[in-house]
Amino acid sequence: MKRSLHHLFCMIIMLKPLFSWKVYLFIVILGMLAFLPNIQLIVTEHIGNALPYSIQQGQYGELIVLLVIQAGIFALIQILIAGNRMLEKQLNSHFKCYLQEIVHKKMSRVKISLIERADVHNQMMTLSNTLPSFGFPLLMNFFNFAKSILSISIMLYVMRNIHVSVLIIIATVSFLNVFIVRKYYHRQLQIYLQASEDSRKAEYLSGLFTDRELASEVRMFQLNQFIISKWKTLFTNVEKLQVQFKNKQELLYGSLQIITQVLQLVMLIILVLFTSFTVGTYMLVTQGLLHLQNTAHELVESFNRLQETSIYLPSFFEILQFEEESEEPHLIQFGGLNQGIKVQNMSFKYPNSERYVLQQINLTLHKGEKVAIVGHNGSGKTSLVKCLLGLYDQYEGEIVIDDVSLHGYDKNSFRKHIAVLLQTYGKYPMSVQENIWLNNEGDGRNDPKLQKATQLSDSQDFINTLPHLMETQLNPIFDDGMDLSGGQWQKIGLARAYYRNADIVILDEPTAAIDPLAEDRLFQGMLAHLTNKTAIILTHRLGICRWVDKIVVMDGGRIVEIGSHDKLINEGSYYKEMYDSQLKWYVNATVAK
Ligand SMILES: Nc1ncnc2c1ncn2[C@@H]1O[C@H](COP(=O)(O)OP(=O)(O)OP(=O)(O)O)[C@@H](O)[C@H]1O
Repeated sequence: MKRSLHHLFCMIIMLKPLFSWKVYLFIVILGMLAFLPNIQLIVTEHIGNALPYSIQQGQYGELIVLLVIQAGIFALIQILIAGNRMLEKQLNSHFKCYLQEIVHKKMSRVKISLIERADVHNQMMTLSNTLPSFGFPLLMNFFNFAKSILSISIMLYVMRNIHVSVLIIIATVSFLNVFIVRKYYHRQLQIYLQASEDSRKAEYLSGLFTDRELASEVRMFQLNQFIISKWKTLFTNVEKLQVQFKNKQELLYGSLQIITQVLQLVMLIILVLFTSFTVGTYMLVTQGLLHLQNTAHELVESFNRLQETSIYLPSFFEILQFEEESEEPHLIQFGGLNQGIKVQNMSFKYPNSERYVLQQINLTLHKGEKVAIVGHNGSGKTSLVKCLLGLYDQYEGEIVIDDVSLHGYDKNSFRKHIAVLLQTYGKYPMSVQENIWLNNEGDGRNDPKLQKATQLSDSQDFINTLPHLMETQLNPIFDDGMDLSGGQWQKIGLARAYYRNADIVILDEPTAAIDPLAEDRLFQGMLAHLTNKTAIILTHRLGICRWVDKIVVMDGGRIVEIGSHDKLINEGSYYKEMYDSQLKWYVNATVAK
């Protein structure tokens, strides 16, 4: 309870910058709405008392005035309710946007190892469903709770002459409500967490039918029934849990309703037997009871919602505590590579695994050198590069950049000097030019940097055939968008890396999807771009290895050979074996002709 309150208050403090005059106006209106129904009750009592007198005497002046006041208060209440609903809508979207932005900012900075954890994904899914209730709804429930207490207190004062046992009954009903609903919300959270992994899998499978990239495979492998049956099992598991829970909940709520009705009946009997009645008192009691019931319901409702929020809120604060990539002021700002990169006795395993995927790596890369890293699938090439990029930093040993450990650098300043094409690069639903310059927005189609990047990446020819050239929107699921071929996308990825014009360039399989003629042009462009730059190229296409200064051969997470193309070929190395096995297809094909 103490922890829940702590989280609720932390959240309110976090939302404080959004407390504009609209929020204060909302609170003032709520305060008025706590008072006005009670004034209405008093007026009702007066109407009840004035009624017999007016009828007897035939004088309706006072009665009419009271009725007009009553109608005026009613109209005012309706206007205030409508005003608050309008304010609520505006504030709601404002607060939602604010919190969502906080989460987006956080998630874009957390360590990449966290993004790969299943429990983090489950937490994120829970958060995306519950986040909208953390903003203005939280404040609203808080204020509504306070308003209901204020309203009930005033009402109890107005009805102070009514028998004390009535108050005891009201307290009992409220307590029962709070107790049962509290239990129900805890169980709901448990079920939600229990089912979130299966929900996520079911959601992923549902998405396969509309996934543009996989739609063809789903059809060609006739996966429809296979996916549907897998989805159905998961969906049924989740639904079964939900239905069982809902049934229990209905039973509980039904019983609560019956108990409440019985207690209300007892309350009325007490009123009839133990209080002296005038028409005014009777009207006051019946209207008051109705109002009390509604307000008590509002009180429990806002309390429950606060309870619910406080159950999910820790998850929000836990996410905000996720470890980020270090951005501390004492870290060194990287100003560019002066000497080179040294990897010393480095071993690494992914945070979700016990297996070392890199073992005892020792490697020196001098400034201006071009290195190709080769090796069979799963030998650790990409993992090594990800560590060099600082995406994973829980490795053993050291990565030293210009005599300073990579841990000592501010990661963002370091990455500003690196241009990278990863195996899984983004295909953003934006224009061609935006896909190339991304956040370093250029100055349009005639930007010389853009021209150079597209020329070196061999993209110019196909871009010139696009309907709106550089402004063509990519991704056909959006209006006016179109798609590129795999190779064309890869050229855009390369142009993106070239546009950045950084002094360190890392390319992971830059020509995997490129046709042989284009590959030749790409190599020429790559070599022109990489002059005076330090470069690491990961590749299975060994042709480029002839042009680099150094080839690093990896196997089973270890470096097994280092040397130039000529040296490794002459030594009859593992590299020679790989090179010959590729060459044989071309040589044999020539012989067969
Ligand atoms: N996120 C991850 N979590 C756990 N293990 C991983 C992860 N990514 C890769 N691995 C494992 O690390 C090993 C090395 O993978 P890596 O991607 O570095 O190989 P690679 O040499 O680049 O392969 P390829 O040539 O196929 O791209 C593989 O056995 C793979 O299963």
